[in-house]
Amino acid sequence: MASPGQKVVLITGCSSGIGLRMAVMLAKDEKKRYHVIATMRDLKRKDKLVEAAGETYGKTLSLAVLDVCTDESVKQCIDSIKDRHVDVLINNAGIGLVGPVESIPIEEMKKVFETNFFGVIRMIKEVMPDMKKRRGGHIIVVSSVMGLQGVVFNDVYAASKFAMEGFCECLAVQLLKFNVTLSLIEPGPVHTEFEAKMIQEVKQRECPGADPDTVHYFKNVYLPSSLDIFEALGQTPDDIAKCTKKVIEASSPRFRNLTNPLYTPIVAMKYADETGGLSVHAFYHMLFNMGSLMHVSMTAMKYLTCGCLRSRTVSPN
Ligand SMILES: NC(=O)C1=CN([C@@H]2O[C@H](COP(=O)(O)OP(=O)(O)OC[C@H]3O[C@@H](n4cnc5c(N)ncnc54)[C@H](OP(=O)(O)O)[C@@H]3O)[C@@H](O)[C@H]2O)C=CC1
Ligand SMILES: CC1=C(/C=C/C(C)=C/C=C/C(C)=C/C=O)C(C)(C)CCC1
Repeated sequence: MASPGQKVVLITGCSSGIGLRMAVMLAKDEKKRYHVIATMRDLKRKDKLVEAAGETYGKTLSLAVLDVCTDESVKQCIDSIKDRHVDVLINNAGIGLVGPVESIPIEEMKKVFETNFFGVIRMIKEVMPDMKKRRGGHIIVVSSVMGLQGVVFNDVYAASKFAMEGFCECLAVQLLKFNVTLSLIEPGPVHTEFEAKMIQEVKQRECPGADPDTVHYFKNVYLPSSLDIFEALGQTPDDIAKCTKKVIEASSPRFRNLTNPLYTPIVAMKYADETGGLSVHAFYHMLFNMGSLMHVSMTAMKYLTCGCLRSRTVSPN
């Protein structure tokens, strides 16, 4: 249970990756300012978290079951918290989906929206009314750079994050009136199980319904380029946890928080040309013309990233 003066932080999806590192970093806060309720849908997957939490487990970190796709699970978890009091809600749980649209069953696409979009809304609906009553609280949503700029063959995943961004843009304004803060964390590639699952998925996906050219572009052009991008630009889950801790501790937290300065030009490009042509053609060029020549546009990406743009991200350091 939280001690007086401690902030109660509830995080979804703590069995691996970003959620796990966020939970541990906040639980290990030197000043013991947080009591972390680290949640996961299947407690059989708790060992990595418990090991990383070390002696904070049972003190500043406790575990709870929560599946963001189930109303009862969300309600049960929040009801089990003293006075249902959550100071900081971190919506981290999420799943990816890559591949040619024509080869993915609608049911699989719905699962992505059910988790990444409705899962977050389900959490917010359960926690936000108490925050509004108390006139205080902070809701954090782990979005993605793909919530701002689509990436080829990530159509449905990007759409789920775009949807979340739109939802949050609307809600942030209302919440301001209730002294409740809403912040988006927008990482680029991060080395977690997400990446491993993506590689696995691509290898296994037979792409029924997609023509041979499309399958070739997906497997032999997109995938190697995407792996290069992960290799060259990938952050660690600790980087994202540090950025998020900074956002929680800021006196006036920003609404949007890109974690990787190397992605700032990509987002800037979108706003620099309202017709959208610049982004579409630049992505086309980077993937199909520069990809095989120089292992995608790493040089271009770095060239595009100047110091002044770096200041527009929340650096982990
Ligand atoms: N890695 C990356 O490159 C990036 C990731 N992100 C976002 O970061 C967030 C965390 O992903 P990351 O740590 O990388 O990936 P991981 O796959 O390592 O972690 C995802 C977590 O979400 C959990 N989860 C999935 N479905 C549910 C559910 N229905 N209810 C509760 N928990 C669930 C998983 O639990 P289980 O173990 O049970 O499957 C797991 O703990 C996601 O929202 C993702 O979209 C954003 C930008 C880049
Ligand atoms: C930038 C870029 C590419 C890939 C970007 C990737 C792969 C981003 C992944 C982001 C993730 C994983 C976000 C998670 O939410 C391409 C298309 C290879 C080539 C063109 C430039």
